[in-house]
Amino acid sequence: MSELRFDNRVVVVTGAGGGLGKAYSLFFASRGAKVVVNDLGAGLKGEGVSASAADLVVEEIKKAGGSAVADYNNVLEGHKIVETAIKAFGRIDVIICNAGILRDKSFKSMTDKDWDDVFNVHLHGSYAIVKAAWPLLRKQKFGRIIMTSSAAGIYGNFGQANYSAAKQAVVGFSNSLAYEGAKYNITSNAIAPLAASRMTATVMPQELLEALKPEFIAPLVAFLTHEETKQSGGLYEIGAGKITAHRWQATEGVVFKADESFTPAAVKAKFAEIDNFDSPAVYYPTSMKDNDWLGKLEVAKALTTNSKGEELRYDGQVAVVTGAGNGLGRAYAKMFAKFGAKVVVNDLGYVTVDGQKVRAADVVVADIKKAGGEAVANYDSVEDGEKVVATAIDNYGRIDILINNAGILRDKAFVNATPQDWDLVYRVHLRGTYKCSKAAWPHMLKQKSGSIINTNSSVGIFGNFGQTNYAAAKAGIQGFTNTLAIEGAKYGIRANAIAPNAGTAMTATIMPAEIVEMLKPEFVAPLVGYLAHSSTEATGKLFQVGSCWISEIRRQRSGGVGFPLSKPITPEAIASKWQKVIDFDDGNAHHVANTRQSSAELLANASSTDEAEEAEKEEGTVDLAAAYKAVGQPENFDFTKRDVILYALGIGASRHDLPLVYEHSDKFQTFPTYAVIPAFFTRLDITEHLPSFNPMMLLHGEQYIEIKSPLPTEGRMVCTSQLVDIQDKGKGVTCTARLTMKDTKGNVLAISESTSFIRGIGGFSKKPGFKSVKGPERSTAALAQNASPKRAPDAVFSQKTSEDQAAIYRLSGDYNPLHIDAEMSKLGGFKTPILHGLCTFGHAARHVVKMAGGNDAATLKSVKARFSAPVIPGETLETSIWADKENPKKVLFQVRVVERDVVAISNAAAEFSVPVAIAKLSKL
Ligand SMILES: CCCCCCC[C@@H](O)CC(=O)SCCNC(=O)CCNC(=O)[C@H](O)C(C)(C)COP(=O)(O)OP(=O)(O)OC[C@H]1O[C@@H](n2cnc3c(N)ncnc32)[C@H](O)[C@@H]1OP(=O)(O)O
Repeated sequence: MSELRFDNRVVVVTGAGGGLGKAYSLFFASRGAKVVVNDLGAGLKGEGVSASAADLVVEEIKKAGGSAVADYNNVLEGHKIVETAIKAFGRIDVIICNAGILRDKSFKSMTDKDWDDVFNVHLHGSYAIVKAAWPLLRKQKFGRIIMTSSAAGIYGNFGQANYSAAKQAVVGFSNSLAYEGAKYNITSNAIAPLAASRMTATVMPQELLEALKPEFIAPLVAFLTHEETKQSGGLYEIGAGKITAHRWQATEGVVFKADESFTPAAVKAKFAEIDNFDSPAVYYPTSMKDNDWLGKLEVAKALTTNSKGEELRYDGQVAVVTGAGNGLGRAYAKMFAKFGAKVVVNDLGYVTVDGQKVRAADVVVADIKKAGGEAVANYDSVEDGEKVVATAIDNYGRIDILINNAGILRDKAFVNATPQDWDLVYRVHLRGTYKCSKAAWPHMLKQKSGSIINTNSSVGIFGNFGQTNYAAAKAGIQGFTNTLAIEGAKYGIRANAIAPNAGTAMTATIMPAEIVEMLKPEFVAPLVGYLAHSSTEATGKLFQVGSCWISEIRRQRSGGVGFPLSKPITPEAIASKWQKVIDFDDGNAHHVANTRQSSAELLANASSTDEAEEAEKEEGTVDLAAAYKAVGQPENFDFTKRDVILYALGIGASRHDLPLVYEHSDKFQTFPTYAVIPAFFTRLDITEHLPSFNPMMLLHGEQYIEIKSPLPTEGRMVCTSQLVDIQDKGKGVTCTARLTMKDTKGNVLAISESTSFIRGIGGFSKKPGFKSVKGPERSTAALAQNASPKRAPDAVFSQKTSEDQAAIYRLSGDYNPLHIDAEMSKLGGFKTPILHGLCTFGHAARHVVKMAGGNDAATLKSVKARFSAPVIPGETLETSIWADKENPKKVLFQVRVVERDVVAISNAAAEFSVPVAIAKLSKL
């Protein structure tokens, strides 16, 4: 394929002073584009203005022979950025809305300013620039737009209610721009990148950042914005070289009879069906038209009644319904009152009754009271959420249910829509939902219960022509809901969203009366009632509801394509695999539950190879001679008393073991197995010498340490590392690295040999061209078999580990996510995170010293162990020892997991500098 070029194209990248924006700018320039590098020069929190960031990027582009100009405008003044492009280059073709800031805070502590700042940059800034450029793009009949979403928006994320909402809002905006632009060869797509940037650096562990270079994202952006690419209205998640696509997945749902028996209880009775994504009838709607609303009505008509179930009541509960003067809101308010709730009927509008202009809310309150219910009116704008909620608190002392329903429409083709149309729709729908939820939140937190139901729309899900404002606001409400569900979980607060389709004044004029009757708001209300009820568990969900039909809808992600990170990813490579990226039928598409799962799956690609590389490996690229020859440069490992104490706590020492955990103890010492730690701070890269593998498939197989001189309690060790053994075990590979630790004068303090057992990459020795080479001499004690004798042990010692053992141990230096992150451990084939092998090793060594070394660790000379089964934090480790018949200074030992009766350490031995004296101990 010929190179995808951008010659004569003018590309505007916002927030391009660093991270992703910079990577995009450099990439576009390298492909011939003229680039407007926009950056305010602001810090991560939006403070400070310095021109240098954009200038530096422009300089770099120019040095490389490219063409670029800097722009320092705030994205809210998008028209000025467009002006810069026109002034410098005479046109604008591609807009990458990338600028972003974070204001992470728990929802409880979030301020309106945190909310507004984030929206101003992410959503309103994106709007401002696209709005200014739109007439030009239409006129030239060409345009390519990229919106930057985020996994936080797709799944919700703790502490990011503002950010998740904004990041979904831009997807709704993009989806609608795709509709609007179709006729003019303007495409719009959204990407959710997982990349290391100033923003992510604050929330991501360092070791993962390497796989997340912004350079891995730029080629997708280039592909999507190339003139040959027609793809539009998509959402793509990308990170660590993996590119995946999103689509919607909906359940077949349940159709209800449109009569009095359609109640919240009837919904409850059928909820398992509504929620059933395992049914073959699950389908994949791509636009509003894919739902056969009239067909559902036909089914509904044929039904006789609904299964009733036990009535769901709301006695003693207080429900606030916004926009409840008419339509859906009124139906909800009446339903809640009918089933016992006290209702705050919010509406700022008026209706005419008997020729009199009266408050719509008053009419509904009067109706409720007439029917024997309890209600009070509130006339405030939802933007004054505090006042709306105060009405509930002042009158009834609490708020249990909040239905954010108020809304308005300002539909217009994007080219004709005014900034006021944009602003008003955003403020009523999204900011109003935020304000009311924010006001209700502290009360719900205090009560430790609450249900919030927000109103999305098919337009928010799929986008629509003439509704960019509405689509953005509605999609934003979804991102917001997702985060509320996450933040509320601990406090019994649930948050769900619905996309209702109900009869309106408009449909009444064009549909037969019978159908209008069935599209009544009263037939949306039962779902709201069910979701609001305190017995309901559902949270974080989204439903399509209308025509007496309820279906759940969620996103599904394609298996996607993983590009190897060992060489640059190109837009051409992406183009050649695009059909695979958007292939949802290859058996790999699946629902992703949360940001952790999302990033874990993307990161699993960090070690992927492509077919060409695999082919190279076929020729037997494991070069043992080269591997054994590579000796690392000496590296300094500095440690403090605090490190030594933290390690001791990690291997199960307690406050009673003062010599190990108290720096002022007379006998304060470093436990000798600490010699395993420096290896985690050296740079020996075993992956260089092995076929590619998933890091979660690497397990610690064996460990040997030899202490030449007691380790100091602080100071510096000079470490040299070397690979000493690589073996092909068929189903896996063992790889042993030796670390020699010296003091600064050159005296050897200790030697450590760690064997990794890497599952799934065996077989290299059978490949043609493979040369068997013997590794450097290994420590003989390490190679001894040390099988436990058949006889009963001479002493046994057991200790229950803490469920937090791995969480503590890792702080000594092995930050492998396998031991703490459930999603990552699943990638390694484990149900839950497992304990570090060396944590078990340290426990065992302590037990052995107690039982055989007179509790004097200074006499321990060497320890060798094989990890034969994983241990789960919280399990009991039982260490058994046997005196060795041939060597009075040696004991054999093993470690058994008591709860599961499996041997976790086998073939193990410890040697002391003095003859062992076996003590009978049973607990620590
Ligand atoms: C300083 C850097 C250090 C390295 C980084 C470490 C990072 C850490 O964060 C990672 C961890 O701590 S992981 C946790 C600790 N380890 C474990 O839980 C592994 C437990 N062991 C097992 O599951 C199996 O033994 C298992 C899966 C390992 C093997 O089981 P099987 O597949 O059933 O193998 P089997 O059929 O019994 O044997 C095949 C060949 O392999 C040899 N072998 C078996 N277990 C071994 C082990 N633990 N270590 C080394 N070699 C081992 C066998 O001898 C056999 O070889 P051969 O075919 O030549 O006879």
